[in-house]
Amino acid sequence: MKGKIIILSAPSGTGKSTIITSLMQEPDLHLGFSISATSRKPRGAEVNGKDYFFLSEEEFQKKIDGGEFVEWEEVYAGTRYGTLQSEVERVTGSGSHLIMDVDVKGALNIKKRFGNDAVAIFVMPPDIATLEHRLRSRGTDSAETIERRLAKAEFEMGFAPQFDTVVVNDSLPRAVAEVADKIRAFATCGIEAVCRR
Ligand SMILES: Nc1ncnc2c1ncn2[C@@H]1O[C@H](COP(=O)(O)OP(=O)(O)OP(=O)(O)O)[C@@H](O)[C@H]1O
Ligand SMILES: Nc1nc2c(ncn2[C@@H]2O[C@H](COP(=O)(O)O)[C@@H](O)[C@H]2O)c(=O)[nH]1
Repeated sequence: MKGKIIILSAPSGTGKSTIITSLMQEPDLHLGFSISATSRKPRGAEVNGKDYFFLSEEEFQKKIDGGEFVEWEEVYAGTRYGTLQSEVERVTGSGSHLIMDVDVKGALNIKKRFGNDAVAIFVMPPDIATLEHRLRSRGTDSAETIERRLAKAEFEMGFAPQFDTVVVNDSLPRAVAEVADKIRAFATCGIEAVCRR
């Protein structure tokens, strides 16, 4: 494997996707996004094959049975998400670093599997009220979905100490700069350089 693995995890609505979109504009980071598979329906302007591979439950199960996932989780009841081996190979094989947006359990499983070739970054919301405001302002989810995601946030935040490092997404430009610095340190000097920061 040539490229390394950058894992971003956070409660829903914290800003992972927004941060990743900004990071992808920085060519010196040499990032390629791992497009996950999911059994949920597209949301807002999401595009199949760009944001996710949107699969039916049957198609998702077929990929599990065929051993095509590096990891997968039922993140919310009835909705599964997974990282495809083909995505890991596509990006890391090209020499780019693979950046992925996965839930806390998926993040720790990837970390266990790839060890010091992977850095696990937990993105922390400033507080729950801000998180709720972000989820509601995004305008892509039903009230019920937002409640379900908020209800899980504190549980997910409890995993933060198990990550290599934590970044608070209060100001977006500051958080993007901080994550970018950590990726540069990891890519150049390895995991020790990130854990000490
Ligand atoms: N620092 C910030 N300040 C204010 N708004 C922000 C900030 N970061 C992200 N947002 C906004 O918060 C909303 C949620 O962000 P985003 O969709 O990136 O979250 P996410 O963590 O990827 O969520 P999910 O896990 O549900 O995909 C978006 O509307 C985004 O524009
Ligand atoms: N374990 C995995 N979790 C994943 C993957 N792709 C996304 N996710 C996580 O799911 C939730 C919800 O995402 P949303 O797009 O429906 O808001 C979020 O925590 C993502 O990080 C994956 O491949 N594996």
